[in-house]
Parts: sequence; C-alpha cells; structure tokens
Amino acid sequence: MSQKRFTGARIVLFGAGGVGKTAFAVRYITKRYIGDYDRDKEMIYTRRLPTPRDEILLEILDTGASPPIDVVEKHVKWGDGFVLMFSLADRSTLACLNEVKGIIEKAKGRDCPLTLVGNKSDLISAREIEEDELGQTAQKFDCPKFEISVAEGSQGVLEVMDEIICQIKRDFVKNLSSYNQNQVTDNKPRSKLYSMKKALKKRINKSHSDTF
Ligand SMILES: Nc1nc2c(ncn2[C@@H]2O[C@H](COP(=O)(O)OP(=O)(O)OP(=O)(O)O)[C@@H](O)[C@H]2O)c(=O)[nH]1
Repeated sequence: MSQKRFTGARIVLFGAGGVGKTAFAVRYITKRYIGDYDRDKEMIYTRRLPTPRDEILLEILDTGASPPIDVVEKHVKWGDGFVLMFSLADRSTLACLNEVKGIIEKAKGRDCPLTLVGNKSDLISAREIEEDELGQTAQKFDCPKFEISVAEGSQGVLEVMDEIICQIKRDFVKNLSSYNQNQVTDNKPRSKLYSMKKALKKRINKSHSDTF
C-alpha cells in the first residue's frame, strides 16, 4: 500500500436492466432526473467531492444490464464499494443480485463496502417487494438497505452515496492501520530474550556442526 491519504473512491452500480442505475448516477452527478437514457451502456461518471482538507475523486461505474460473469469479475476487481440495485416493482430484479453478491464476496470478502437499494418506491400499486423481504435480503447480504425513488428526488440517492463512501473510507482506514501495524512489527527492535534465544540456537547449531 503506497497511498496514505483517502483521495478517491470507486463505486460500482450493479442491477438488472431497467432498475434505474443510469437514472441514479445522473441524479447524483447533476441532481436532475431525465426520463430516458441510452439503455445498457456502460459508463463511468466522475465527481469531485470537497472535504474539510481538500477533495476526493469519486468514480461511479454504471454497469450494463446482465453483463457476463467475466465482466462482472472485472468490475468487482476495479471497485472499492458496490451498490446492488433492484426495482421494488419487479421481483425478478432482486433475485438477480444473489449471483453478483456471491462474486463480490468471493473476490473481496464478506466485509466489503456494500448497500442494497430498492428503487422505484413511487410505483406504489405495482410494488412487488415489501419492506420485510427487503430487510431479510439485506440481512442475508449483511449490508444496509435503502428504499428510494430516483424519479421523485435526490435525497435517497444522496443517502445511499453517503453510506457507501463512508464504508469505503472506513475500509481504507482499517487497511491502512493494519499496514502500519505490520510495518511497526517488521521494524520493531527484538527483545533481549529473543536475542538470547537466537544466540543460544546459533551456538547449539555450531556445536552440532563441530561434532559431525
Ligand atoms: N417510476 C420510476 N421510474 C424510474 C425510476 N428510476 C428510473 N426509472 C425509469 O426506469 C427506466 C430505466 O432506467 P435506467 O436508469 O435506464 O435503468 P438502468 O438500470 O440503467 O437500465 P440498463 O441501462 O438497461 O441497465 C427509465 O425509463 C427511467 O426513467 C424511479 O425511481 N421511478
């Protein structure tokens, strides 16, 4: 690890086609909702986020609908944190996320920065996933959950992004402190007992080689 300051975060949006990934990214970057987008296009959006000391660079990868597994693995390797999105009005889009979650866990471990987001909460009469089921899935995925409507406003989008950035930062600090810990251990002066043991071992080895 060469980087000692938190200067950037890469966030990947995963979800089935039409759940609102592009609408989410565009809402976060521009605060606007545009009804129609180029479907199934991969795109990286960037935004500089001011911090009390300077700023961090956010990169948001809007993945296409159902990319092949090798592409998902590549995106997982690229990302620091993941937003798993589905539509509250389409049950099949929730089931799709199990496979992606499995790939993330295998590559980055269970503690990896992650959020589960049910979009299109405005489609009340078409709703297929209730709060309980969302809660159970979040428990299974071991991550925070959100219900949002990208169409209705920016608030939910901002909350999701704050949460994932916060998790990524926490992860960065954790990795940095374990890296520093290892450095300290490697450079630590050895204790007197350790040096005595080592000298004794050397002497025993020498007397062995003198004997044989
Ligand atoms: N009602 C409603 N429609 C939404 C919402 N968010 C997105 N949509 C609509 O859902 C459709 C698909 O949105 P996209 O953002 O293109 O979805 P996507 O996940 O990027 O789709 P792919 O590019 O195919 O992967 C568009 O017509 C959006 O306007 C929402 O919160 N409520």
